[in-house]
Amino acid sequence: MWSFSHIKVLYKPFVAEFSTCCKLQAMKAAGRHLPKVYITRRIPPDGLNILKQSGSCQIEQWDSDDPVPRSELLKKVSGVQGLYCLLTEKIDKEVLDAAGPSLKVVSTMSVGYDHLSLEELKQRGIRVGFTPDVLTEAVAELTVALLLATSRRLIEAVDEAKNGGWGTWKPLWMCGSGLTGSTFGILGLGRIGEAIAKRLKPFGVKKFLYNDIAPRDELASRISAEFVSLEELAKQSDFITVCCALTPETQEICNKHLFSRMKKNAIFVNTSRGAVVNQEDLYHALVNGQIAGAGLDVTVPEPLPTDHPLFKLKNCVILPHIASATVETRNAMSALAANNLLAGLRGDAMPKEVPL
Ligand SMILES: O=CC(=O)O
Repeated sequence: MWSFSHIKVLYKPFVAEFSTCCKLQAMKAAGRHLPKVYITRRIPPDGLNILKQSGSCQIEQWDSDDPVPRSELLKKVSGVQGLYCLLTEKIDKEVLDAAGPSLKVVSTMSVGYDHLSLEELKQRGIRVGFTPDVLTEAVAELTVALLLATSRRLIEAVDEAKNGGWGTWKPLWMCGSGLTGSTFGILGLGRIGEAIAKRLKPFGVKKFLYNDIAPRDELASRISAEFVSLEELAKQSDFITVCCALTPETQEICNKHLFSRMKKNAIFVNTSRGAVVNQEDLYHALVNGQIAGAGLDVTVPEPLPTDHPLFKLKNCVILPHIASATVETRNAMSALAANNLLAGLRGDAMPKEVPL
């Protein structure tokens, strides 16, 4: 016998679908009153197609691989309801004032949202979408690649091979350090840290340590990682990878204090945000042999000027912020950002929303 609650459960998806359809139809019926959306860059096709095919917004786009000039952004955001942006755009009071009260949703095609003034967004009741999870595997993969490139001195070795430095086979030449039997430290344990640890376990890492604001027992138990203080992380780890978000608390958390406590053979890798590192302190630690090497996918500023002292060091491998750069991942990020934006415009729950 069907009860009312059975029927409610059975019809729930149809009711939700129907209500979304009605909202879309209402938007379409409004014709030229469709909400305006500004996209700050050329984006992967999946995201753009979702927005176009929704038929529920008017799109204007900065159709270039280079960032939109600030003055153009300030002009174009005026009167929009939705802003689809990247990590290169600082969305602060100035931009939000320029947008005006129409702005309802900001959707960033990035997992990091340190470029958004959350306090300003919250005060104005603007909802914020971001793109976690879909890039976890790509970032973990690149982190491992950068770690190995740094620890096994791959860039230096390729240069030597190309440039005549490759003489005979020498027992003491181009030696790095191996992962087998090592202690591996994760600064900021989350989805990405876990994915890195899972990839590194088969390399024979003996022990995983982590430091975070507080222990994350459930996550840590999945990779058998032990919570330690930052001091202990520095002292015990042969490798340290930074996976924390950039916040006022983590700004320059990797500084001379930390580097001076690290092992001389330690390798330091950062694929989170450049500003978690004091680069001058890192430079001195690398030059003075306080640590053995550093692999950076992120720097301050970006791009790092080609004459920056860090580029002169053989024991520093610098990548141009490409951790999530696989075709599939960038498409997935663009699609998630598009779906966040559309959901926000409809007033529905976003697939991935930053809690404000
Ligand atoms: O750095 C990349 C991102 O935040 O997605």
